[in-house]
Amino acid sequence: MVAVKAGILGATGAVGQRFVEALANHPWFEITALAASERSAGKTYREAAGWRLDTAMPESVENIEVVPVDPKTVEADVVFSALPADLALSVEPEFAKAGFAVASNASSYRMEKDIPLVIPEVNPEHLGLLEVQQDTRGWDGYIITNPNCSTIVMTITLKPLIQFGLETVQVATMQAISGAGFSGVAAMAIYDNVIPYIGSEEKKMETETLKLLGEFNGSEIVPADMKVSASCHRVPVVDGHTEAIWAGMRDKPTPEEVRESFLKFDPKLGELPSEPGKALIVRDEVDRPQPRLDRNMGKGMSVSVGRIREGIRYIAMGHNTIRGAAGASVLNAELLHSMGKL
Ligand SMILES: NC(=O)C1=CN([C@@H]2O[C@H](COP(=O)(O)OP(=O)(O)OC[C@H]3O[C@@H](n4cnc5c(N)ncnc54)[C@H](OP(=O)(O)O)[C@@H]3O)[C@@H](O)[C@H]2O)C=CC1
Ligand SMILES: N[C@@H](CC(=O)OP(=O)(O)O)C(=O)O
Repeated sequence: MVAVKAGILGATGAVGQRFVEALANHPWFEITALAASERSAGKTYREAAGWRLDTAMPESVENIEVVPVDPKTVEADVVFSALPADLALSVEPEFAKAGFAVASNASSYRMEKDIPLVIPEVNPEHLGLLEVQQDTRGWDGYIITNPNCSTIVMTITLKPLIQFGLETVQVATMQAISGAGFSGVAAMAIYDNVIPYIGSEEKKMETETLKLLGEFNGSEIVPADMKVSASCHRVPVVDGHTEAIWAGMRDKPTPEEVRESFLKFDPKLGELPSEPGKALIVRDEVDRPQPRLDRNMGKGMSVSVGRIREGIRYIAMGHNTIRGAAGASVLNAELLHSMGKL
């Protein structure tokens, strides 16, 4: 099989490095371009990245020269975007216009009417929007987005609850500092502390979830008819977002029925390379899931759930820069490839 040429925009950042890690030995994709700011362009990736993951930098990327974020300098079929949202707003359409498939992590286009916001295990049928997008915008390429990291972790757990008539969701997050990027939260601010505010995060959880669980009617997404209410908090954990979730359902399932639905959840995607063996892992110990112990389950792609109680109340936890960011985009691109759209 001929490898799909993959570029990474924002390749030196917290999410960009996760993309490099996910794509360096990928069976379908080959990294052909690493792009970042003018500060990094012209340097080798080794010099520019200041590698901060606890796996070794893949040898194959060490000497690649970092290029500016520009469709003329990036050689690829698909670009994975880990750019700051304000920059993604102007840059991603330029790439789509120039014929690239853009798999974006940035929030800029997630809620646009004609841009799919996809979690393969939740709403693969929303990819039908790509045709609407290309017709409307006249682009040769397209943009596909993945949700906010906290939204992904929560929504994967909500999907199996839809069968019980999901009506209301309340969530309180405990979010890792890597979610704010390498230059995000000062050590003096987060050490020995909890910060009960993450800009725009609550609104993203409250709106993106409705789009994800909505129905594609052939031309647009009709948002799910339910209410989501979020309170978001930064905690001194490096990786892994933990969420306390209250789910109100019409059929009032018992905790055991909810546990069974989590255990049986099988999205049947058809063996995509980044798909974890289990999208949801049920922990029955009284004190799990925990970020330090559970974030790398399924190579960081599984979401762990536990403490399922009357209410229904439970805890969900997932790796924010893998399942919640780079891994999510790569899984979207794998799904597109498996459907012949990439
Ligand atoms: N799905 C999700 O929930 C998540 C999404 N994200 C999103 O991913 C994106 C990246 O986040 P993160 O990796 O944490 O951010 P970082 O700050 O760690 O990295 C930013 C990257 O963008 C590049 N960049 C910054 N400014 C420019 C510029 N003017 N021109 C070109 N490149 C530039 C940087 O390059 P350089 O090193 O050269 O400065 C770097 O590669 C954001 O939009 C963020 O919101 C993040 C976490 C989770
Ligand atoms: N806000 C998230 C990470 C992030 O960048 O989200 P988004 O992609 O929605 O901007 C966090 O801090 O953990």
